[in-house]
Amino acid sequence: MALRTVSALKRRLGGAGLGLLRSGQISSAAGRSGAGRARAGRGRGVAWTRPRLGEEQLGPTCPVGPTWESVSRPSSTDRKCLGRAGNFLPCAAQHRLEKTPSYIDYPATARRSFSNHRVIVDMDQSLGVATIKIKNPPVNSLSLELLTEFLIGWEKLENDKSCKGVILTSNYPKIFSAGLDILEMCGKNAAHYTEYWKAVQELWLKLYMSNMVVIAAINGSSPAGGCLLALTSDYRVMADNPKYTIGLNETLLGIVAPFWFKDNLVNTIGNRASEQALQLGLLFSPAEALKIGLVDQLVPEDKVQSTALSVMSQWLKIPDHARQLTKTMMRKPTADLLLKQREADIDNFVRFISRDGIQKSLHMYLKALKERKE
Ligand SMILES: CCCCC/C=C\CCCC/C=C/C(=O)SCCNC(=O)CCNC(=O)[C@H](O)C(C)(C)COP(=O)(O)OP(=O)(O)OC[C@H]1O[C@@H](n2cnc3c(N)ncnc32)[C@H](O)[C@@H]1OP(=O)(O)O
Repeated sequence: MALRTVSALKRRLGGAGLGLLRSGQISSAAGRSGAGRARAGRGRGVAWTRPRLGEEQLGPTCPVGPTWESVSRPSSTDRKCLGRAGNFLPCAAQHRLEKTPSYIDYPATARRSFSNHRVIVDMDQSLGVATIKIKNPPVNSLSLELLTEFLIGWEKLENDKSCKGVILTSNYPKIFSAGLDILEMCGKNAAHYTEYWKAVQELWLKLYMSNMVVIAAINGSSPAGGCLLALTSDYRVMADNPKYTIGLNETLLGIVAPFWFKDNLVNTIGNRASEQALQLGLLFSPAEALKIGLVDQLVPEDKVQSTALSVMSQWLKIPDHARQLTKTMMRKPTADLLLKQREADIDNFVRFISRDGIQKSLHMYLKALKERKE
C-alpha cells in the first residue's frame, strides 16, 4: 500500500532517526547549528559551550543554533528547541536523536553506505564527503515519500561530524529530477497539500542553509523542483548533453514558482534573467544554462561525478568556519523570508493548488506528458 503521509512513513521506517518527527512536520532535531552540532563541537562556524552527550539540558537553556535564534525564538516557557530551519521539537526528543544509533556510531572505516527506498547515501569517510543519489523511478519526481527519506538521510549526514560535503546526483543518468511530483498536487485534499508543501519547504531550507559544502552533479534533465534542488547547492556541475534541460518551467504547467524559488534563482542568475526565465518558463540547454550562470561548469557525461568530487576538494580547502559564516551571510536573508512566513506560504500554496482551474491545468499537463510518448 502506498504510503502517503510523513507519519505513515515514520511508522514504516521507525527508528531511523525518525521517532522524533512529528506528523506533518519534518523536523531537524539536531541540525548543525543545533544541539547535534554543538555535540560534535567542531566549530562549524561559531564557538559555544559544548555540551557532552548525556548532559540533559531541557527547556530554554538547551543550546540552539546561534545563527537562527533570531529568526523565531521560542518563548522561555515552551521548553522547546529551535532547529536550524526554525522548526520546533521537544528538547528531550532532540537529545534522543543524538543518541539514536546510526552508522556514524560504528567504528570508522573508509566507506559507509546507507540507503532507504528512494535515496542512496555513500559516505567516503576518508574524504568527509557523502554522495546522495536520488532513486525514485521513473523520473525522480519529488514525491512526499522521497522528500521524507531525503530529509532522513540529510539529517544523518548533518549529525555526522566527519561529513563536510555532500554531492547531490541522480541514480538515473538522463534525469536528475523531474521536479515536484505532480501527482502529489493533483486530486488530493488540503491536509495532503499542507503536508506535502511543508516537506518541500523543509528540504529547501535544510539544503539551502546547510553548513556542509553542497555540490550538484546534474547528470540529466532538471525541470522546476529539480532545478530548485540544484539551486540549493554551492556549485553546479552539469553533463554537457544538449538533450538535457534545466530551469524553472512552472508557468508552462499553469502554476507559479513561489517567491523563494524565485529568490533562489535571482540570487543565482540575477533579476533580469530570472524575470524572463520565470515568466516564459524557460528550460535551458546546458550551454545556455552555463552562459547565464544557472550552472557553473559543463563536463562530458562520464566526468560529472569526478568533477564534482574534485571541485569539492577545492572547496573543502577553505577554512570551514570562514566559509560557513560567509555562506550564512549570503543566504540567511533569503531563507529568513520564508521562515518568517512559512504558514502563510503553505496557505497560499494550498489555496492556489486547490483551485479548479489549477487542477485542470495540472491534469492537462500530465495528459500531455503521457500523450507525448504515444
Ligand atoms: C501566487 C501564489 C503561488 C503559490 C504557489 C503555488 C503553486 C505551486 C508551485 C509549485 C511549484 C512546482 C514545481 C514543480 O516542480 S512542478 C513539476 C514540473 N515538472 C515538469 O514539468 C517535468 C515534467 N516531466 C518531463 O518533462 C519529463 O517527464 C522528463 C523529466 C524530461 C523525463 O522525460 P522521459 O524520460 O521521456 O519520461 P516521461 O515523460 O515519459 O515520464 C515518465 C513517467 O513519469 C511521469 N512524470 C514525469 N514527470 C513527472 C512529475 N513531475 N510528477 C509526476 N509524474 C511525472 C510521466 O507522466 C510518465 O508517467 P507514465 O509512465 O504514467 O506515462
